[in-house]
Amino acid sequence: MTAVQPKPTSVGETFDSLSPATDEVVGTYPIHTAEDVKAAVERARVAAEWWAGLGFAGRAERLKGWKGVLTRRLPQLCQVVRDETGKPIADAQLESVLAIEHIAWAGKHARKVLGKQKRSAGLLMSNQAATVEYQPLGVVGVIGPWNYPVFTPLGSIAYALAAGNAVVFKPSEYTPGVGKWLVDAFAEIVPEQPVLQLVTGFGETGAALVSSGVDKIAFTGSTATGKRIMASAAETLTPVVIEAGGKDPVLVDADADLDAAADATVWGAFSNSGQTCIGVERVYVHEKVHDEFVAKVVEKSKDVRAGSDEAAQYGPVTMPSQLAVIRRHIQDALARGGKAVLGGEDAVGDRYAQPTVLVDVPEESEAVTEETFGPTVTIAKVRDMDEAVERANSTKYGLGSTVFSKSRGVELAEKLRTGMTAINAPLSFAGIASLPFGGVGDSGFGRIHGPEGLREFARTKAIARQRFTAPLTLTSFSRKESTDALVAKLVTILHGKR
Ligand SMILES: NC(=O)c1ccc[n+]([C@@H]2O[C@H](COP(=O)([O-])OP(=O)(O)OC[C@H]3O[C@@H](n4cnc5c(N)ncnc54)[C@H](O)[C@@H]3O)[C@@H](O)[C@H]2O)c1
Repeated sequence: MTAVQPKPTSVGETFDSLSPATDEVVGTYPIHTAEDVKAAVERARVAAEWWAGLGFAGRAERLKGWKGVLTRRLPQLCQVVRDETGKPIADAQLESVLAIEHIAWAGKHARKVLGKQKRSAGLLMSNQAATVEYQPLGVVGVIGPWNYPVFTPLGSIAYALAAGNAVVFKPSEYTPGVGKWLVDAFAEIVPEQPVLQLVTGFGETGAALVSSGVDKIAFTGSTATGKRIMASAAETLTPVVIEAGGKDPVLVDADADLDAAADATVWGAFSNSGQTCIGVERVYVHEKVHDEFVAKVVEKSKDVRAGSDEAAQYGPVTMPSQLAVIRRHIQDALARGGKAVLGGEDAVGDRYAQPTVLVDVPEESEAVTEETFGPTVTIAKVRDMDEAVERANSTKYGLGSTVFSKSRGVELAEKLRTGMTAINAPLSFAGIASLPFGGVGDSGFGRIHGPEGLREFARTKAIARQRFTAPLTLTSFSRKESTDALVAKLVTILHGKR
């Protein structure tokens, strides 16, 4: 048996980042204390003013420069991602390319979304000019996970920066090197001020960032940590965006393109070793096509394999403790009467987990109710698509979902209690920069990406400017009785019709 990568532990003032494929030390990083974090936030306050002063055009120009560095050095970035997560270079490239798209979108659209907007003042207040603007919050703390160490944090960082904020970024303890790479690349383009800073360490460093007095926390990670962060942020009334776990379903209708649905299921469930917040964990299939669909999934999964060689489709399980969770979910499903049509308990090794496809798994099994975050998928037969929707919705999570149907795609998508739904293609919403990303229930709240993502990192400011003295002055003790009578008449004309 090969050694399992241990969770890095606090040794002195630094910790090692290890390759999950080889246990090799790939970098050593400081464990930043609460004082270090506070100092970073103080520096960020000064930087935030300078950055906000650049305006939309100045910031867009710098974000363009940053995006250019990332693009030109893509192979280098992908190698750092591979070193720390073990994922194939092609997967590292996919997440990086999508992240570059977000930087581009956020920089390009910030002015249009956040710039001053006129609002109608209404008839009664027609002497007023009403405007809304979206001002920077100041300093945003971003806490990230390890599974997509480029795409996930940049989904918050790019939008927070484009909105005019400085950012203090705490990457996962499993991927500090990726965090450092991104921050260093930014500093090349913005050398004047520490607009984007890095703090590294474990949960304690993240907790220190939450209580450091930042103006907002954007957290992506597990639901359990999200709850702890929200409780701590309540002390200072610091607003939070929580992007947490999921248990995403795929619905397969009787008229679906079964090959496409099976392909999406296999890729959505197994790529990145199932360590994807919007990965496919459950499938509900119309009874008319269930058996054919299962056969196609098993057939398409046969050549999918975990490993660290060039031919492997996905890499190791990055966080060793997750192997026990994956094994437990499979064991629980089998003990309750479920069947493994591919893989099973033995598919989970001490570093890699091979694909597992489970059928006939009772809905109360952990493999159906809890996030597995591994390369396993449950497939259930349903009478009709109403049952599929009902079962898909009966979970505490609600992040993403996918529907395969030729005739009812939109109708089914609208009924699913998730933040995002893809129709006839897997997870496509995540690749569209203009679409908001986020969940409901235990998957969190708030939205990153798109216009909603920009507004998430801005303070909405309403301004009403009197243009001329109104013939009917309402907001004064000296107003006349005749004014009140006239207003009553006016409101009856406007709103009193039966
Ligand atoms: N919704 C999304 O967009 C999305 C995207 C990617 C991953 N995820 C979820 O992330 C999870 C996997 O990531 P993970 O294992 O890194 O999650 P995690 O919750 O263990 O850690 C996430 C981050 O929080 C920090 N942290 C831990 N304790 C903290 C505390 N008390 N206060 C502040 N920060 C603290 C960690 O150091 C890390 O940087 C999965 O549940 C996955 O579904 C969600």
